[in-house]
Amino acid sequence: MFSSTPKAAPHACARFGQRLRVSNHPLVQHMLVRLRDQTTPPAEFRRMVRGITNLLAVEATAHWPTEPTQVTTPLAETIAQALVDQVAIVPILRAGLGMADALLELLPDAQVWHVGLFRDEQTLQPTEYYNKLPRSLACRRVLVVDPMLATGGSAVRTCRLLIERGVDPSAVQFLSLIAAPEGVERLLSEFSDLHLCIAALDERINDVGFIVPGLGDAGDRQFHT
Ligand SMILES: O=P(O)(O)OC[C@H]1O[C@H](OP(=O)(O)OP(=O)(O)O)[C@H](O)[C@@H]1O
Ligand SMILES: O=c1cc[nH]c(=O)[nH]1
Ligand SMILES: [Mg+2]
Repeated sequence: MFSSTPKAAPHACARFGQRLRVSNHPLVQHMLVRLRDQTTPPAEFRRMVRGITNLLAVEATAHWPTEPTQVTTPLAETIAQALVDQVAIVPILRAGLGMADALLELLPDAQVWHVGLFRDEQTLQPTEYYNKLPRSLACRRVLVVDPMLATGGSAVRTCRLLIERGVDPSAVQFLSLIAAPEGVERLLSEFSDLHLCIAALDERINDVGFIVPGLGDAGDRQFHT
């Protein structure tokens, strides 16, 4: 239930074709209502983050390879399909943590590589305050997660960190809940192999760097700050 040429996509984003996937799944749309609503309390907001992330993950991983694996059920031996590749989840702190929790439920063997960034409120530039990338970044599938892709500064900085350390750019998939056209353009232009999977492509960024209509501050809304 994904569209690579979303209805709301400004013309500039349509040129990214299959590299930009915007969900049109009714359950995603339904959960976005509660996610956006300013009266939704933090506990429900976090549930919506997890629910939408689960659905995005199903779509984002649909092409991942599996291999036959022997398993013994209580009744017989059989062959089942297991994922082939080692996976890393890269949450951009803080707001990416809720999405990482959801992904870990689906991919319990994944590594988690934490990157902490905050945006300067005046300049909108990201500042790195935490980096727990392990020595070896050998995973074949790397899911970077952050609910908001606004100017794209935080996303680009994180992907640069990974690629400078040797991650294959084609291994990186970025999952976000709400994106602005500016951020999509910046991220997908800078990394020509990267795939982006989002629940909604909004209209614009306002003069203080927030996505409109958006949902406000995704970190504050998850963590009640
Ligand atoms: O695309 P950009 O313009 O870089 O904006 C998006 C970033 O802003 C938010 O984080 P924030 O800096 O508010 O930190 P937080 O997660 O700790 O709230 C969001 O979670 C992204 O990381
Ligand atoms: O709208 C926005 C933009 C950046 N970060 C957020 O949390 N919300
Ligand atoms: Mg924030």
